Amino acid sequence: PTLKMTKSNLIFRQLFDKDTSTYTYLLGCAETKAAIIIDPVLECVERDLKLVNELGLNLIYGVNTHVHADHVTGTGQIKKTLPNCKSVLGANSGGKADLYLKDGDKLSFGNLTMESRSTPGHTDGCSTYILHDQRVVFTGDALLIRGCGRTDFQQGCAKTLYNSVHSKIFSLPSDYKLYPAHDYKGMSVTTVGEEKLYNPRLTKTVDEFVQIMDNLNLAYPKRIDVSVPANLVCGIQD
Ligand SMILES: N[C@@H](CCC(=O)N[C@@H](CSS)C(=O)NCC(=O)O)C(=O)O
Ligand SMILES: [Fe+2]
Repeated sequence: PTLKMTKSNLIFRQLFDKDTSTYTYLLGCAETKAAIIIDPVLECVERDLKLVNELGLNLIYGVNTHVHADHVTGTGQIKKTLPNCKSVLGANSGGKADLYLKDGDKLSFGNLTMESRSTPGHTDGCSTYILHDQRVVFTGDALLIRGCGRTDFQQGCAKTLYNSVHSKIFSLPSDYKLYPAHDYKGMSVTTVGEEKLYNPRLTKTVDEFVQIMDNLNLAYPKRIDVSVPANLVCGIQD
């Protein structure tokens, strides 16, 4: 039998901010060097732009999965350094951005295409981004590894989140890799198949899920009062 090797044209870097346990993803087209960054953190912008430079990438979009409550986005700061880089946000987020994506919209960079799916529930504007050819998905806080985003502030709604994850993420092929916006347990990646089997919240019925989410009793994120207003204006307040 012959083994068919396919060369991936995706440049992929998962970056981590220890202070807020946030993952940032740098994605680039190997052929054209066009690149995007998903969920950059303000305090890590220098690190991230150094990497962009070292890899010879041309950063054209700074994308957020949602209006974050726990850290200030780096997109506004990135735009100051790279004026050709446009900020991107979900259409229902209520935040300021250069470009808004609604359910089903596609964003292209170089020879790569990313689909945006609206996955509300953690916030109204939460988006999940999918590169079908590469079989990778960026779930933001809608789906975390063996967990999910909380639903007790911003426009949180457990039932909505449950429906979003089941209809827009669990409907994808089971081998698709899922990359969340945070991890608090030292995990870095999961798959659709794994979460459908082992997610302790989302494998339950919708009523059980709502019960679980109503009783998480989590402390509010330490930086919520600074982060939400800042992120509504791309991280930079005039
Ligand atoms: N302790 C952290 C905040 C932790 C937190 O609330 N995380 C959010 C995602 S950031 S909006 C969440 O949805 N967590 C779900 C969970 O089950 O942990 C801080 O102070 O920043
Ligand atoms: Fe969040």
